[in-house]
Amino acid sequence: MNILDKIVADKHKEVALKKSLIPVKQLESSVLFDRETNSLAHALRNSNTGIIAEHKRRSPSKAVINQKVNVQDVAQGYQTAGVSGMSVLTDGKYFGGSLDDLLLARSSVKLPLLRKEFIIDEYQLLEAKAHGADVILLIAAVLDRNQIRSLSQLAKSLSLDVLLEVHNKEELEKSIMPSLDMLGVNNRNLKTFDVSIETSKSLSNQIPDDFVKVSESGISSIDAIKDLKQYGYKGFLIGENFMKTENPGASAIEFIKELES
Ligand SMILES: O=C(O)c1ccccc1NCC(=O)[C@H](O)[C@H](O)COP(=O)(O)O
Repeated sequence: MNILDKIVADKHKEVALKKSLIPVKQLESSVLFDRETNSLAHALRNSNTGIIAEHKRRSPSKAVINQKVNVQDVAQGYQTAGVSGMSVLTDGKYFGGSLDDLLLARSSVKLPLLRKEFIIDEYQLLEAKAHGADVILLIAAVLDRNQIRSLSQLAKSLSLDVLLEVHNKEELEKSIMPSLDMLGVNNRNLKTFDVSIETSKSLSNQIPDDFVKVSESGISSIDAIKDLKQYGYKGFLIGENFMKTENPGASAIEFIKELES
């Protein structure tokens, strides 16, 4: 059993419990449910830097990253830095996040917000919409093609962008379909937790041009981004590199300034 299998086994229990406590009607009556969303894919296509900065308190690979910062300060700092979007981890058990983090980020910035979650059920898409998300993540390693199709089609009907994440060629081949907006290659090996941008580079020419290419995890240098851009990547998901500092927003400002210079 790898870490994703464990997370997903827990997620099934968590979603069943939430469904029994918070009915769909309650999510649909949220004031944010009918909000006009802000496309991350569009923002990335029109950006020179393409940074998606993440709020991440802890992780299975690193334990504690930053428990001190306030999500609203982080969101405002990232917006000031000029990121294209923000990713908010909402898993509690493994990442220390919550839907409240998403709501607080939404209340602070206009940026496209990605609900970074292990999505296995349509209910989680309704939660995402009700808490102010613009984008959802689908992870090919934990979903079959039919699930990817039905979840991504529901997301599109809710005006949510879809970022589909893969780790290898097999996951990519089973997932390609028109209801996806962005294809993300995760550079983290979930068995060893090693990160290598070579994963993104090696899969790049197999991603059709219709999708915005996003490289995820283990990105900490300007050189890595310049390198990945040569392979057609337009989006760069960065968590730990900003969150491990005292002031993630200020770190993002410095990083983007250097990237633009
Ligand atoms: O980060 C982990 O340890 C992890 C472990 C198991 C499943 C997912 C995991 N991370 C989620 C992410 O995709 C990253 O938070 C995101 O790509 C940012 O990565 P990084 O810049 O390396 O913090």
